[in-house]
Amino acid sequence: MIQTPYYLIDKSKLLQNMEKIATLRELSGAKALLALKCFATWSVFDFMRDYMDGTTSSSLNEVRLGHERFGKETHAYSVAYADYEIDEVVSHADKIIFNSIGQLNRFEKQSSGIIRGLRLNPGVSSSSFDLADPARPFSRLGEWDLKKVEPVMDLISGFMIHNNCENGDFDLFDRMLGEIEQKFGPLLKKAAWVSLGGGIHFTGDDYPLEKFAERLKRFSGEYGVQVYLEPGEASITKSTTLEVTVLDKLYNGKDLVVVDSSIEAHLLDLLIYRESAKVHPNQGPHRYQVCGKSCLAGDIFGEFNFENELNIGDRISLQDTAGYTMVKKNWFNGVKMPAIAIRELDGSLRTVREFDYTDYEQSLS
Ligand SMILES: Cc1ncc(COP(=O)(O)O)c(C=O)c1O
Ligand SMILES: NCCCCNCC[C@H](N)C(=O)O
Repeated sequence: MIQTPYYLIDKSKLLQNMEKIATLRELSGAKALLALKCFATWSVFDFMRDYMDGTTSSSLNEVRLGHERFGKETHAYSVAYADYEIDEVVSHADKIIFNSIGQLNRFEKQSSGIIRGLRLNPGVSSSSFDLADPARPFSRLGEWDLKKVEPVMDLISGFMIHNNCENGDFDLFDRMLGEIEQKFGPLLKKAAWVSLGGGIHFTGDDYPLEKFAERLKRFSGEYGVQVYLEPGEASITKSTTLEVTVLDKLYNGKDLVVVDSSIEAHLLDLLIYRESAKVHPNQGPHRYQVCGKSCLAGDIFGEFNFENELNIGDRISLQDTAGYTMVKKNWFNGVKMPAIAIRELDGSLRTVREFDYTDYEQSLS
């Protein structure tokens, strides 16, 4: 048995997402780039590579990882590049997408050897969190004024528009794309490619994949553009668990268990968005609040129902822990960093990374 805590990536579950992505690419002609900000666990890149066209990034480190570990097409994007990093970014990328006209102009010379694009902000999004809403008031994410973009069209050949967020509603996607066409149609007509970003949950169970593919194909035909998507969450959803062990039991008006992990350190995204972790099937007569072992009073994964009483040494699988989790893990409280394991298609388990004291020590100085 692998020592907990560890993240467990199940390739057979990952495969379900990969097959949907491959189908979508085939039906729509769109290309799919893995958004590394969401998931950058490169041990499964060899597996994902056959189903996706490459990666997109949000920093120098990510573009380098995409280039070196994934290969294929490598898009560079960042909210802002620094002077000292631009040459290296360009050396790793096929395309560079600038967030602003200011950055495009600033790095015009350094980026002249690769394909260039600009992020557009349509002012509409599907985000229910203002923290993750690219269209929030006074947003810094992309250019919105057609009149300012027109004069730099000779420097770029395409656009990136990321305005979806956890959007599993095709009709909403369709409506917002219509608004984008209304607003930016004249610019889209001049583009060779358009990336519609991530945030579209098209690998979800009931998502109308064929309608989505038809809409992308129609968009591509109308404007004569190669469409890209940048799925992060959709690529890895439901593929991974965080495996933990019960270390202690307490009672304080509720039955509590403390596990050998921490939501703050190992599932930080949930804490940021004030969401509960998930267990499956979450049924049974025994209800526990599952707590982390850091000193943070609110280090709580959630309250769940179990078939049997929980005892010290029992294991719990926290569900759906790939996206925005492994990339955000941290050394808060010095809590043991979860190892990373993979369940292969034949069911065998392989540990691909373990972390020890040296990793903790070396993360600071
Ligand atoms: C530009 C861009 N592309 C893609 C993504 C990936 O989004 P998701 O993981 O929701 O698919 C994000 C999320 O931040 C993004 O900002
Ligand atoms: N589950 C809580 C909301 C998570 C939102 N994720 C945001 C990431 C996203 N790609 C973005 O910031 O646009």
